[in-house]
Amino acid sequence: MYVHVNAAVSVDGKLSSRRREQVRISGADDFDRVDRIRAAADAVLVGVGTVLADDPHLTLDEEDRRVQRLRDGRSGNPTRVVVDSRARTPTDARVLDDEATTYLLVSDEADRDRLADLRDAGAEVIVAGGDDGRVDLRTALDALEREGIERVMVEGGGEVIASLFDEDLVDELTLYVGSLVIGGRDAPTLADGEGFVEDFPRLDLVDVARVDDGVLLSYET
Ligand SMILES: NC(=O)C1=CN([C@@H]2O[C@H](COP(=O)(O)OP(=O)(O)OC[C@H]3O[C@@H](n4cnc5c(N)ncnc54)[C@H](O)[C@@H]3O)[C@@H](O)[C@H]2O)C=CC1
Ligand SMILES: Nc1nc(O)c(N)c(N[C@@H]2O[C@H](COP(=O)(O)O)[C@@H](O)[C@H]2O)n1
Repeated sequence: MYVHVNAAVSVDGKLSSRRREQVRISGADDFDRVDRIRAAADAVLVGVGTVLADDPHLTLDEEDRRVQRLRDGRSGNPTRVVVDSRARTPTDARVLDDEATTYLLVSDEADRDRLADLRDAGAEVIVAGGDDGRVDLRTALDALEREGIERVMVEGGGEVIASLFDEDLVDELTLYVGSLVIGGRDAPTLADGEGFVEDFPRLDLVDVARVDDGVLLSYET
């Protein structure tokens, strides 16, 4: 499984404000780049924190890219994946519309009735529980691979990205740094979670480019 993390942060490394509402950090050219990465992926993955905060759609913006995928014998949109230990995704979330297949990765702690409601709303459920009541991401990605998903784009948020680095599951990171300061000790950052105190994940910087009025940093691990 190839895991490509893409995110947009402010110059102080924030994914959004302390209100956890979506902030437009990048511009049109960067959103087009994000759409291209989505089009190349088999699946687009986010944490439930992102679903609850942003209600993202995670489908392709450009019709041409959808058409090209269909010509290539793929689904029009990439599969959507939500890491959601306790099945908190709302049944009317936009990721559950019928424009793409959507997997919910849940832990053993997810309520069975709630899972039945989410299946009725269109979700495919994969149980991949870790000891800590959260989703065991390695197990979950292996399960997705068995469903034919080989390339995943991760769009956030900070808790899920931190866990992926912690588990050494990230192959590539593209980070758009917008020219704004968001600030706030409680605002989400690129990698939240417990934080590292030793064995910091190290990255290889492979490219730096100016995009819109910000900078795109490309790393491999
Ligand atoms: N600027 C950007 O590029 C993006 C910004 N965001 C922002 O990020 C914020 C949401 O991020 P977070 O609150 O960090 O939520 P998140 O989207 O990372 O989801 C975290 C949740 O996932 C679940 N989870 C289950 N297993 C887990 C595991 N093994 N590791 C980590 N989480 C696990 C838990 O319920 C946890 O609370 C929002 O404010 C959103 O606007 C989100 C995506 C992109
Ligand atoms: N790449 C990027 N740049 C920004 O400036 C952003 N605010 C975000 N946010 C994330 O983009 C996703 C939106 O998805 P849909 O357009 O609804 O499909 C969502 O995950 C936001 O958190 N990303």
